[in-house]
Amino acid sequence: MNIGIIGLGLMGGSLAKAVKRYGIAKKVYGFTNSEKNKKDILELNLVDELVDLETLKKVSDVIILAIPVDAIISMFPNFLDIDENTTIIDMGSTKEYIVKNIPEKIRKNFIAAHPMTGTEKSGPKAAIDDLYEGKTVVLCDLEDNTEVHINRAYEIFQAIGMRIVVMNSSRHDIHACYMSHLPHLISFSLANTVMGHEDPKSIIALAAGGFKDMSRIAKSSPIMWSDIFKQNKKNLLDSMDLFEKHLKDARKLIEDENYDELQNWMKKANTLHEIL
Ligand SMILES: NC(=O)c1ccc[n+]([C@@H]2O[C@H](COP(=O)([O-])OP(=O)(O)OC[C@H]3O[C@@H](n4cnc5c(N)ncnc54)[C@H](O)[C@@H]3O)[C@@H](O)[C@H]2O)c1
Ligand SMILES: O=C(O)C(=O)C[C@]1(C(=O)O)C=C[C@H](O)C=C1
Repeated sequence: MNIGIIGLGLMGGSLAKAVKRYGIAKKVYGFTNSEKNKKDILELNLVDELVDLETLKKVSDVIILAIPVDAIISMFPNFLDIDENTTIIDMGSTKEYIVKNIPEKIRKNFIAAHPMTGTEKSGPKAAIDDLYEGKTVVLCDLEDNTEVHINRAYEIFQAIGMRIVVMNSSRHDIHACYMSHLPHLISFSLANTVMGHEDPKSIIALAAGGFKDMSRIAKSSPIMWSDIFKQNKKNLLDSMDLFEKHLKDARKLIEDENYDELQNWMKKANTLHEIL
């Protein structure tokens, strides 16, 4: 099969590498809207050919959307004349709003996917060989897809070493909120808090593992994450309420010098790593 990838940054570029490595695609085509990235994509040999969108639509059996979640929705009108055998797969980090906006005409072709893997880096140079190996991909609302498209998605994700989990898009967005979107928001907040208080020289001299671990994902793309926060606004605000409650609980225990209870509160948090 021929695979066409729209957006060749971290996710799209890494997928291009994976499908080449496992010999899944006869040819890998790419489309990017960024002149700046074209040179990198070609130098890194991520795709066999960079083409325009109309060509990519004609030559691809499977089209992958590896672009920010609002850009995925803006792309929909371009696919209304797609062949009924062409599969479209999006890799966006949100799912419910995307699924709700898929035009009826292409609903059965469109597989809503979210690979639960990534890094804080973006752009073609961030693409890595084994990003998907041994990781989970969530496929949502498959009851609205036809067999041929579901089978193609399974074939590709399994061939690149992924574990498939099937779920409804609304449940997906709640889980993704607590396990990915809220942590990113907290990391951005932490980075801004520390930079608002500490000068760069002290940060360079003193930042150790703890701060580096907690702030790694604060380096993530603002374009990608503002789209995600926008599309998952309701869940994110709910999760922020809960998080604020936990911060307030900790604050009260410290104010009251209730160190036994503070330790119990932390012991409970320790148990997370018995399941992770
Ligand atoms: N970064 C992660 O850890 C991660 C993990 C899972 C899913 N995702 C999702 O994958 C998608 C891509 O994220 P990424 O990390 O690869 O971002 P990225 O910024 O590394 O790459 C996106 C690329 O798409 C290109 N692009 C943007 N709009 C375009 C358009 N309209 N047409 C063609 N090209 C366009 C950009 O030039 C950019 O190079 C997002 O929807 C994101 O939510 C990201
Ligand atoms: O490991 C990272 O750096 C990531 O941010 C990857 C990560 C996450 O774990 O939150 C980011 C966005 C997702 O859609 C899926 C995975």
